[in-house]
Amino acid sequence: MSMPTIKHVRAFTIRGGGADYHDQADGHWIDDHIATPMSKYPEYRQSRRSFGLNVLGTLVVEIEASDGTVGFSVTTGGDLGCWIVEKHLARFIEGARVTDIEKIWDQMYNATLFYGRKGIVLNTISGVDLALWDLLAKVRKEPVHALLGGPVRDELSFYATGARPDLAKDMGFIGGKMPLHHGPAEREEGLKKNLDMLADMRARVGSDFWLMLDCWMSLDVEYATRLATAARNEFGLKWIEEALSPDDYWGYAELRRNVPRGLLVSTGEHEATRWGFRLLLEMACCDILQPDVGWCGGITELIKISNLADAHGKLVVPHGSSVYSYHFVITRHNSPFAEFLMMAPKADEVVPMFNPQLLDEPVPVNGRMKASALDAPGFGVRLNPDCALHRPFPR
Ligand SMILES: C[C@H](O)[C@H](O)[C@@H](O)[C@@H](O)C(=O)O
Ligand SMILES: [Mg+2]
Repeated sequence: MSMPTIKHVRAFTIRGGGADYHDQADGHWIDDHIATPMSKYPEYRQSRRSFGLNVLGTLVVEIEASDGTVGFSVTTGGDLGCWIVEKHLARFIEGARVTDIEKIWDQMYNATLFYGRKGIVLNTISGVDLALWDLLAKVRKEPVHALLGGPVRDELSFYATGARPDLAKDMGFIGGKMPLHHGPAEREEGLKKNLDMLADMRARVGSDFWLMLDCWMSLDVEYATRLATAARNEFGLKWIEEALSPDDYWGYAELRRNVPRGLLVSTGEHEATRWGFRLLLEMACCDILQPDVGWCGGITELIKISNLADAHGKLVVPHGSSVYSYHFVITRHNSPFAEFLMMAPKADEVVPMFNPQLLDEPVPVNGRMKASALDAPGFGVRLNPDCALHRPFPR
């Protein structure tokens, strides 16, 4: 069977939620006084949108093959991502075979090294890569997980990220990860509020349910050490997540040496490529790596990251990213569970993560998802035709 070639790649933006899931209306838990590296500025403390967390918007990459098959993906990237696809990366994609995934990745990465390496360029490369895997799987009429070696378990289990771990427990999730609300600039009073939140939630969920804190790059080593020690010793915290800047590998290594035995340190959602994760591994920065498959380099790079982590005996629990991570997690022994981001404004019901952009997006039921829910070709989702696509750089 001669493999189809790629005729067109097109890049679009969509505004409002979806893959840019921080782009929500007022009153959503995900934008309610969450600690960030900008919290030192009182004017940027209440809302992450106030300092621009939602500036990018969703990037939609659509790739059409010579046999008419179309693969697509959504990730965080907006107009910037569209520019990179249409003005730069398209030359490596159009005309290639649908099986040329490794070669296309290598050309995209090396051709953008002079201005890429991480951030928006790797988000964009990830978006192209996810669309290529969607396309190839659709051409072969298989789910992506079948191209990755197939499921190693019958179902996925999930922890929930959101403001209400107590409700997540009732919904059958294996744990609840809460956002941290107060950073070092709010001093002892803020630290007490952080711990009071944990105390209240521990009282609600009992002693066995996993509780985690997501610090979203907001802390320093001294504050993170104090928070982690009290949270672990008094409230049985399971892991402290992304406490420091992604660039502070030295700080993570020190934090991991400082925290009580038994408390896990996690990070990685804003890290990219096998080289970034090699640094986290070889500098002993964390126990759990959390690459976002829409930001770290796509499936092609996540395979390399995961294999490296496996050799180091470390877990890879990808950050959010809906079906794009589920198809990977179910095929990997060192990815024993997945994250589900509670995108309902009060974190009180299960709604699709990339709502409203994807149709047929599977969601956990009682905190679980059967492998069979992922058996449609590709990543098994469709773009919602009600979401207006805008192509800022048409060719
Ligand atoms: C809840 C966190 O503040 C972020 O909004 C979340 O996207 C990410 O850090 C996560 O781990 O889900
Ligand atoms: Mg996180």
